[in-house]
Amino acid sequence: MDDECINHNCKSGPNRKLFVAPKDVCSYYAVKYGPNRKVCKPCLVKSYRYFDSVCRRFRNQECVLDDEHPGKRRTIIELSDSDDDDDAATEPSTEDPKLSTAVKRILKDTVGPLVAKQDELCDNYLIAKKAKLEKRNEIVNDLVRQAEDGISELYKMLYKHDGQRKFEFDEELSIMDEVCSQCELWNQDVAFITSKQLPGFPDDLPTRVKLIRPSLRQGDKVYGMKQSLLHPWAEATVKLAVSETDRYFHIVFDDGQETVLNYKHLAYINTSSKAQHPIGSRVIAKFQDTNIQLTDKFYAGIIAEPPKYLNNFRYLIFFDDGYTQYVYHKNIRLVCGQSRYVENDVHENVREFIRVYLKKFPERPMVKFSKKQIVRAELNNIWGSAKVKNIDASLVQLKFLDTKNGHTEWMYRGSNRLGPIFNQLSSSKQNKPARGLTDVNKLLNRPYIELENLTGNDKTINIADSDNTRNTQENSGVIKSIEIPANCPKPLPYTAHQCSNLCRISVQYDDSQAKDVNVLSFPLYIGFMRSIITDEKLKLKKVIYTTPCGRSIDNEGRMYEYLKVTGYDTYQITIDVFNFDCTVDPLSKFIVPKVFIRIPDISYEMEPRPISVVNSLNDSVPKHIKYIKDRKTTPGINLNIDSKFLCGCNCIDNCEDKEKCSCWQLTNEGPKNYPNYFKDHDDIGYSFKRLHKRVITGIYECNSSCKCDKTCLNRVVQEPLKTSLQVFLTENKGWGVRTLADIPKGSFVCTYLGVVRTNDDTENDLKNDCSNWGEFMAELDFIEAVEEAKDGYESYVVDPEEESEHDTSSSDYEDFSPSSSDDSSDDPNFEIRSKINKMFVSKMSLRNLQDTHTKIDGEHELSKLNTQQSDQSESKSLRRFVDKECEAYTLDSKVCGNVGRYFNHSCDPNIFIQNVFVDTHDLRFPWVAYFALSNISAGTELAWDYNYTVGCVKDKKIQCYCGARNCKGRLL
Ligand SMILES: C[S@@+](CC[C@H](N)C(=O)[O-])C[C@H]1O[C@@H](n2cnc3c(N)ncnc32)[C@H](O)[C@@H]1O
Repeated sequence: MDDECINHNCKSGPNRKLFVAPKDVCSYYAVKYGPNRKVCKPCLVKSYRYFDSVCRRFRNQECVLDDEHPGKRRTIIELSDSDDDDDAATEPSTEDPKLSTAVKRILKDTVGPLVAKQDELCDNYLIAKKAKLEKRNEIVNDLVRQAEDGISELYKMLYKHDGQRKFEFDEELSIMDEVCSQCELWNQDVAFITSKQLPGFPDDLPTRVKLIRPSLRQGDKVYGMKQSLLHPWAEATVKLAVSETDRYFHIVFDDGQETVLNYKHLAYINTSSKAQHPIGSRVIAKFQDTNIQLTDKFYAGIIAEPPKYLNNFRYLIFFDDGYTQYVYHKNIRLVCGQSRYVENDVHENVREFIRVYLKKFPERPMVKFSKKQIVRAELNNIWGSAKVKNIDASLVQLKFLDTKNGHTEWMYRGSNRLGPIFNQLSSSKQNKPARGLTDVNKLLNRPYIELENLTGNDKTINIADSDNTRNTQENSGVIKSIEIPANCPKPLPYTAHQCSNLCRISVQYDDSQAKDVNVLSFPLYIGFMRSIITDEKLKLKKVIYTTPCGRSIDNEGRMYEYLKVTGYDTYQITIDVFNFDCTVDPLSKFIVPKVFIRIPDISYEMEPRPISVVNSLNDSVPKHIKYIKDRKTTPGINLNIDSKFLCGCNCIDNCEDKEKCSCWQLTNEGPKNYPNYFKDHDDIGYSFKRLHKRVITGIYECNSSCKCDKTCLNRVVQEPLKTSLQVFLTENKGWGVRTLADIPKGSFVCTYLGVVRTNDDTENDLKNDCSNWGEFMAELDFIEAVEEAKDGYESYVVDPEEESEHDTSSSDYEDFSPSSSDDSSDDPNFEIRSKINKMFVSKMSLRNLQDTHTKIDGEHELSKLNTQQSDQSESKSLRRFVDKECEAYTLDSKVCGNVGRYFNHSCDPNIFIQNVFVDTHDLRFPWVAYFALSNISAGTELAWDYNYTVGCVKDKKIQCYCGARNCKGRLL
């Protein structure tokens, strides 16, 4: 081969002279470099001409990528700098380091801008190329679809005449043994023939009649779950029923161990039932190990397929431990009770799979195999090749070829451990049509997917269109990917230019029209494009936005600059409607198709976007409350929101420079006194309108007395609601709130609103009626929490020095004079703080929460919005800003409130609360705002950590049903 030209398409003929091919020429012809590689003169010249043209384009700031490169299908030209050069890294450098630094600097100054430019040009080139390919792909898919339709038409015509074949799928006939008046028929199409005449029908298999679960009585023998759902169940005897509802039983295992079990964890000892077990029945069944020996032990599972001729009259069982097997009736025992949705009873590892299976049943996608075929399959989290050894109805026996001992296993043909199923599911999630593929595989005799309908015949499907949806919990719905209308503007192809307001497409963004869509999708409606690309070098996926003028932007900083120079920010297209995390999908929308109750908007249009209420469990509705948009006060509460008493900034740069904005500085100031909590001062507070870490000392937003714009970077919780929320009835926590769209980490969700009341006032009420109080009370204990962070929870001690210092500056805000205090002349925020000190003078008692709980007669608990671990910091006390006698307050949302009152508790929360000062700097009256702790997918319930101390309220216990892995079991 080495006496041939490296260009496979070389036309020079056999007698041409060959030269040694340099590395770059090999790369041009996509050939691996070697010292004996040869190239002929015309091909050598051709490659150098190409390199010349690349250099010229590079100098002229034109894109170096084009279609001329012969290896374009396999290689990408990389513009790498010397730092990236692997060879350079391995060879010892003989260069003078000073010279090399100088050269690097010169290169950076001269070539650097050209490289940056190329970066952008190449990005645009590739994005445009990708769009073109996608378009072509669509055309091909359309053609395939048309061809498929044509072929099926032809088939219909062909068979119409000879009557050999019908294309309508007939319903499967149910085969009944006898006519039974009290039978509940499973199917309307019933053929009364004697199935027992069919070959192989087992004598002990009962008929399909209504299943009855007899009540358990004292002395009954049962099987009980001894350890967990994944362990075998053991024989036991019922001692007595411990609840009137006959759901909990005291049992004694045969080895003498006693326990109380729910009837969902008990199974009847014998198979005397006259009925077959229907699909979805909760059972325990004998499990056969791979050596085909009965273990004689019963494991928990569900019935996935009824016994029928085609499966040799066995039941298909999905076991909780993930195995699937066929089991005869005699080796199955019915569990004594089960939930309405049996997936709630199974082990969490198989819950989602079973939920989807039962929901779609009788339709189920399965891979069609023939013996000896090779298929990709997963074993212990590794995908490898497996060979089909046997097929048994809905099961396939696979031998994993990459394992040492040739691991062999029976697997359900619809398992997502099988490559074809897994691929289909992933492509349907990404909304990519997988159409055509199944048919091609069929033609090539590869494994392909068929949709089996247990009430009819099999038919080939593509499950890609069976939804572009993801399924979530049972009491919920599906996630759809919304489509951006085709007439929305698209980015222009990039040409070199300086961005200005001319780049802005004149789109009038109207919030009222967009109230049903995720804010993150706004940019896509007005000419931005969001793509996810893989950075080949970093092996990372990243998000790139293409702006309407064709520029590619891959981070928040550059996008912020772009919005500023183009003026988009003044049209409410602010930085927080962009997100650069590829796990967040701006187009996801959660939909609940079937509900008993749907209220379109619990806020009665008081919020800018509707907050619907749905109930998929029963027909109850939430108790009526007065929906409010601002917190309310009761008489006697001295909440002063007059802007005259606020300090504002004078910024004209959107409060970008945190050092210069006096509001940012207020936020920054607090943490300086708590070095143990805040190590990195630059990281405090909002970053591009998102909050990644709670600031316990509070955030001070720009306010009505500031000179900055309403869209400035320091205004977040005061902006209108931007999240799409829904109130829904949970299984056992009452009403809760879910998000209908993906929420990126750090985003503001909403505030918590209610009536501001004094704790004394609350206590008085409780004396008259203590039922359910505390459920909707949040304590405004900002000062207490900050102090707690410093002092330790129980240690309320006011430093006498601080007290006396404070005495001189308290009392009446009308006395306010910036120069009247003596200890702060070099404190830049002194003026602001003094103003706060003096403004709020009502009586505030800084008592600790523990006292509050015991005092309120043990019947309720106040939410601790700010509880933190104690810390022995030597920092200055916030107490000096308020009168030590002043009152403590709660936000009561029992009769008046907003959506924030419905958030439930979770031991593994996905939102957190933050105190924010907006309309007052009075430390007693912060706004309470919820922020996302992580990226949250559409359809997920939003829950925060109430942080109650379990057992702190006498005689009051609340079980926690948050369902988190780390759930502490009790809320209170
Ligand atoms: C602020 S309310 C939340 C909304 C409430 N679920 C409703 O139906 O209106 C707090 C109450 O919800 C219930 N709750 C919240 N989280 C819970 C959890 N993880 N487990 C059980 N109950 C919970 C408790 O009754 C608690 O007192």
